[in-house]
Amino acid sequence: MLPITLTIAGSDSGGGAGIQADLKTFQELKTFGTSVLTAVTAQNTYGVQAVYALPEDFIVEQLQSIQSDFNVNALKTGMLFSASIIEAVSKQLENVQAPIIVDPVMIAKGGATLLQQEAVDAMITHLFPLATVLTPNIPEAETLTGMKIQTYDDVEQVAKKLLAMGPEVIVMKGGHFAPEQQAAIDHIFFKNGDKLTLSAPRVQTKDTHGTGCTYSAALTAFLAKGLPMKEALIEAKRFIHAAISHGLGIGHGHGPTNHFAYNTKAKVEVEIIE
Ligand SMILES: Nc1ncnc2c1ncn2[C@@H]1O[C@H](COP(=O)(O)OP(=O)(O)O)[C@@H](O)[C@H]1O
Ligand SMILES: Cc1ncc(COP(=O)(O)O)c(N)n1
Repeated sequence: MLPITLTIAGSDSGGGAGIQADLKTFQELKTFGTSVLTAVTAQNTYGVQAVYALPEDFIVEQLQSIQSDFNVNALKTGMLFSASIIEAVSKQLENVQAPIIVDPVMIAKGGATLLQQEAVDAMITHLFPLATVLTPNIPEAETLTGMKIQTYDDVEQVAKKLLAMGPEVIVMKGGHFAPEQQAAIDHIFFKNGDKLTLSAPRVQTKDTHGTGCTYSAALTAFLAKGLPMKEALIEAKRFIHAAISHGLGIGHGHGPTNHFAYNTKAKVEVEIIE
C-alpha cells in the first residue's frame, strides 16, 4: 500500500514553501500526499504580499474529510496562523496514532508574520503535547522558550525546555545558527536522553525559500514509509541538503529549493555524530 501523508499548512502561491513544498516533497518520496489548507498567502520569492486565513470550521471540515476516509501514516503541521486555528486543529488531532511532525512556522524569511504573537501560547498548550517531532529553527526556539541561543550549551538547554512541553523529539535546525561555520548542523534531542547531530556542508546560496517546510515534509514522508526515527531524520537531512545544493534559479528573490534533487542528483554524505 502506498503510504499516505498529510500536511496541515498554508498555501504559498509561489510554490516554494507551505502546502506546495510539502506536496512536492511527499510526491518525490513516493507517498500519497493529502492537504488541509489553513490560510492562503499571496507570495513569491520576494516575500509575502498578503495573507488570508480560512475559517476554523472549514479547516476542521477538510480534516474530517481526510480522517473519515484515509488511513494517514504520518502528518505534519506548518503555518497555523492563529490561536483559534491551532485550537481547532489540535482538538481534531487528539486521537491520532500516526506520527505528528510540528514545524512551528512563525515568520517568513522576508519577515512576514505567519503566526500571530498570541498564538504561540496556544501552540505550546494545545499542539505540543500531541507532537512526535518538533522542528524549530533557532529564532523559533528562542521565541517558544524565551531563552537566547548563542552557544551549543544554550541549544541543549532550550531543547530540554522544549522536550518538557511534550514532543518526543526536538530537531534544533541549524540554518540560522553560527552562519560563519562551514557546516549546517542540526542538533537532535530525544526524550530518553539520546542525542544525534547531523552535519552537512553549508551551501552558499540565497535560494533557501521553503527549507523548513521541505525538511519537515521529507521527515513526515520517511516516517510514513516506516523508517525508524533516526534513519528518517538522516534521510530528511539528505533530502533538504540535495534540495538546497541544486537550486533551480526560479524567481528574482530568495528562490525555492529543488525538490527533484534527492532523486536525480548524487547523494551527499551527512556526518552523523551520536
Ligand atoms: N545554507 C544551507 N546549507 C545547507 N543546509 C542548510 C542551509 N540552510 C539551511 N540548511 C538546512 O535546512 C534545514 C532547514 O533549516 P532552517 O533553514 O534553519 O529552517 P527554516 O527554513 O525553518 O528557517 C536544516 O536541516 C538546515 O541545517
Ligand atoms: C505558506 C507558508 N508557509 C511556510 C512558510 C515558511 O517558509 P520557510 O521554510 O522559508 O521559512 C512560508 N514562507 N509560507
